[in-house]
Amino acid sequence: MHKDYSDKSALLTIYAISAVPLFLVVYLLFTQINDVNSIKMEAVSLSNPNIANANELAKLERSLGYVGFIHHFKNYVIRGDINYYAQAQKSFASAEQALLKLQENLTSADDIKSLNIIQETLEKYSDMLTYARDNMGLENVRALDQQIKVSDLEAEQALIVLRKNIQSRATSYQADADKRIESIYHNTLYIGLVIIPFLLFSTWLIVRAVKKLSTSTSELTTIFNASPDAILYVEQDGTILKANSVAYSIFGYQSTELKGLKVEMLIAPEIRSKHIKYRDSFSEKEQSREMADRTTQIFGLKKDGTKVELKIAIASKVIDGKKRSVCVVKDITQHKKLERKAYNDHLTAISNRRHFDTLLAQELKRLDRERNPLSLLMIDIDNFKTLNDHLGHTAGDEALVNIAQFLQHHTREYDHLARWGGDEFVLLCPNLSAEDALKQAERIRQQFASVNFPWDFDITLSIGVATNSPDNPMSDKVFLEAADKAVYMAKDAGKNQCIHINSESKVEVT
Ligand SMILES: Nc1nc2c(ncn2[C@@H]2O[C@H](COP(=O)(O)OP(=O)(O)OP(=O)(O)O)[C@@H](O)[C@H]2O)c(=O)[nH]1
Repeated sequence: MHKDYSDKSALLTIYAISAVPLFLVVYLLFTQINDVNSIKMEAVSLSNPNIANANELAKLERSLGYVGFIHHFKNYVIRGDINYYAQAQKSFASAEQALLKLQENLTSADDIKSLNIIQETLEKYSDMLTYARDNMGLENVRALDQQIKVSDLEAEQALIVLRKNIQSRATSYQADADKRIESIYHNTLYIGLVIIPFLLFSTWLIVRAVKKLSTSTSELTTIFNASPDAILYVEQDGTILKANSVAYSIFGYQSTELKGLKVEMLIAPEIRSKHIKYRDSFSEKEQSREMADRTTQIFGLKKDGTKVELKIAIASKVIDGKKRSVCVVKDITQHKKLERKAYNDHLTAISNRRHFDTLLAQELKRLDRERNPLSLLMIDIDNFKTLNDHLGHTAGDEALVNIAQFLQHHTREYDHLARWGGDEFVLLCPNLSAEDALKQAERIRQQFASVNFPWDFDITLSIGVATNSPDNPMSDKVFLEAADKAVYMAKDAGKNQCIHINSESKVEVT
């Protein structure tokens, strides 16, 4: 079975490629969702400096405020309980740590100034805590409380400024994050509403086009393989690109053997160069026609060296920027054999009367078209009956074959010789004037008389000649009757002579 040219793996590849944009869109959507998530995570993560700073500030305030350093410090002074001292120290350390972190992270002059004020106040408190520990029990509580008083109004203001700055930064970061998320949502919506339908539509178009292409490829492949004639798809230099199964069987090749072979290798060597010239000139422009001329038969060469008679039609076309030809090749060997049987005389192998009728009709048309004279020689063998009677019918047959060969030998390339019947032959001579036709007839008669045939009888020729002139044309019937009449006149006049009758029925004798 011949290969189906609709390549399924190529189709699958095209489908896969057309699905790529869809995968891309899905991937993009996932990326967008991921981006939104990471923005949201970042907004609450401690790795975000705004969050970290707000966190440290809250820690600082907690360490200082209620149940923080000031609270424990006051309780220690009032109650003298060492546990409060320890807790005050712990809170102080935590406040200092938060302060240190903030000093590391914050860079604006306003923030640094605030941090310095808080730090100074904290240091004063630290000194006062040491003072309280050292004087605990030495002074009364009221006096001690008076001693350890630290003005923290400035530090409180600094904390307010710090809180405001950090919060405003966190708010603007949040606003920025919200903006980014919003833009991602917009993009996603854009992808969803515009790109996805567009991609789906374009994918559908691609798939539809591919399906159409695959259907027409399938149809063409079916036609290619179902054709009763050989089909060869050929490159400009003659390389065969594709061939159907009939091509393999006509030329006797195995499938795949023709691909890559030069097409002229399928043409008989004697007409190969003519074929190459024809192909070169033919492929110059886009056209299609039958490759034939009136005289040349096209013979193909089979792989085993035998020849086949072919009829070839070629179409040339520029496909994908390259000059390509499609050759449709018919094996007409059998047809020609039958045609020859039907058109040839079985004994002499020259044309028979039926073929002559066709040739005469063709030449009369040409006479009308080209306006050249057409002459007809009707040749009758004299005394053939005697030969037949003395030597027998078989020898008579042989003599007829010899005479046919003699006549064939004495005709021009474009003349048509046929056996009219019995011992009569006709010779149709295109483009031959009355005068030349009579000369030609006389030449044949004389040469026939001088040939040494293998029989010992006085066999001669009587030839009736008629010429059909374009100025005064005769129908086929009248034309034949004129030649026939001329033969009878030659016979009546004593045989072995030529008589011509022209369109005006004038008789000329040689
Ligand atoms: N051997 C053979 N003889 C044939 C064939 N066809 C016709 N003839 C013979 O050809 C002869 C033709 O007859 P005629 O033309 O009257 O004989 P002829 O002797 O040539 O007479 P003229 O033409 O007047 O000279 C007959 O004897 C036929 O039998 C054939 O196919 N083979």
